[in-house]
Amino acid sequence: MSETTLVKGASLYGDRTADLLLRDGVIAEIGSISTPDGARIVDADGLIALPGLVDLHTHLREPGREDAETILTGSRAAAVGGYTAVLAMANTSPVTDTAEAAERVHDLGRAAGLVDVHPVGAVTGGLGGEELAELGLMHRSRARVSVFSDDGRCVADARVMRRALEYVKAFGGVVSQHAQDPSLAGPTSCCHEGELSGRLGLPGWPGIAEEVVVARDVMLARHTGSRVHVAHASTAGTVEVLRWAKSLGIEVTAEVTPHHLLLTTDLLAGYDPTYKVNPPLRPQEDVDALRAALADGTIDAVATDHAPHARHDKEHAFVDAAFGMLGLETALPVVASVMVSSGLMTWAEVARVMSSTPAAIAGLGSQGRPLEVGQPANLVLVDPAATLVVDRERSVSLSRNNPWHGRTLGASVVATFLRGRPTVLGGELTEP
Ligand SMILES: NC(=O)N[C@@H](CC(=O)O)C(=O)O
Ligand SMILES: [Zn+2]
Ligand SMILES: [Zn+2]
Repeated sequence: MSETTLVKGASLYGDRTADLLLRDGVIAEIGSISTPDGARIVDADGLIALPGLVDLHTHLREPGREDAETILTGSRAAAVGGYTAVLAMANTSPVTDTAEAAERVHDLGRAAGLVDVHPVGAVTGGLGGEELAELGLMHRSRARVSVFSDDGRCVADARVMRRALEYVKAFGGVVSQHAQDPSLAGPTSCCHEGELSGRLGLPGWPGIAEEVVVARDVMLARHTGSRVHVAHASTAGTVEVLRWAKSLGIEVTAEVTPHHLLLTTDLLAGYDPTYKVNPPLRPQEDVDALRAALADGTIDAVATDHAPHARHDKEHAFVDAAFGMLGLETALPVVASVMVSSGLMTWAEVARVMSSTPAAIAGLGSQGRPLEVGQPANLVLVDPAATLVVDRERSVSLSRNNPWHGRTLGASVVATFLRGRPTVLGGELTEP
């Protein structure tokens, strides 16, 4: 059954004001529109319309850890955050390293029906770092996998990385690298290496462990003529490598997380595992470099790295707790607070880094499209004047490892539409 919605008086990209008619899954009309019979009316006075957000980096935990998140609950969190598509990382149990596993994630995403769930395929079997997974079969499957990553682990072996890049080039795929040289930052490294890690007695994770892998991978991308994507870039040195590689025309893209744009390493002083994440929170100099790089295009996208964890995996001594923090529901408010309120970016630029560019990186043809007549009606309405105090108990995620709890953030997501159908209205899910 087709439904029609008239969005009244939205400010498109924070610029000109217009009504949007959503019908048969597309934007049917833009302008000054009188209400068609039977149409739902959404008053968007004072709201900004942007294309639906696209997250290049989400952990949905299904299959294997449905106590932390499922494809359904993660989809809910995504919709509430203004997303219409997410890429679901492969580090599930079992790992998404076969066509069947990818199709299962894809189908569960379809069944949830709140956002487009695109599985990321593992680069290596079982994330083992040695044998390439079924990259071609995953791509040719119903899931059409185009993004491959061993995220959670680094593809540390240069020969394996080279072969993966050569392989995905054939079908225009991309390898998303969790850049962490294991010989410089091993599995227990959990605090930015510096004065603080020494004082706290926490194993250090130096920025150079990220930067050497990024430098190696851009050279491999140049050598193979293939595309590499840097997941969760976290240091000023990584930004320098990216700037240099892009100046040479190397096909590299990069993402930054909301938490690396705002939170700093000194939060670890209280040993609260909520702030334990990989890569670790960095000093203010790195945060400043990441913001500047996002504003000038050196970093292409914001990705959440939404990493839900059950209480019993997080509530441990800092060194033993799981790495990761929630992100989907708060990403846009964080970006608005850090980048827009400060004047570093416009809303149109937010649409670029949170929607159109991530969609292009992942090769999603029907997402991240401009708000124009005939385009798929994937969009989000944002209240730029709202302030919200984050309450982790109000989250629709199954997990509670929310680093923003108690913080005041600017802007809130009021409505999300997936192919014309509202998934969120008045800030709440339309379905329980
Ligand atoms: N970011 C994290 O700290 N954790 C991620 C893995 C990852 O993104 O490396 C997870 O799967 O929990
Ligand atoms: Zn990672
Ligand atoms: Zn991740």
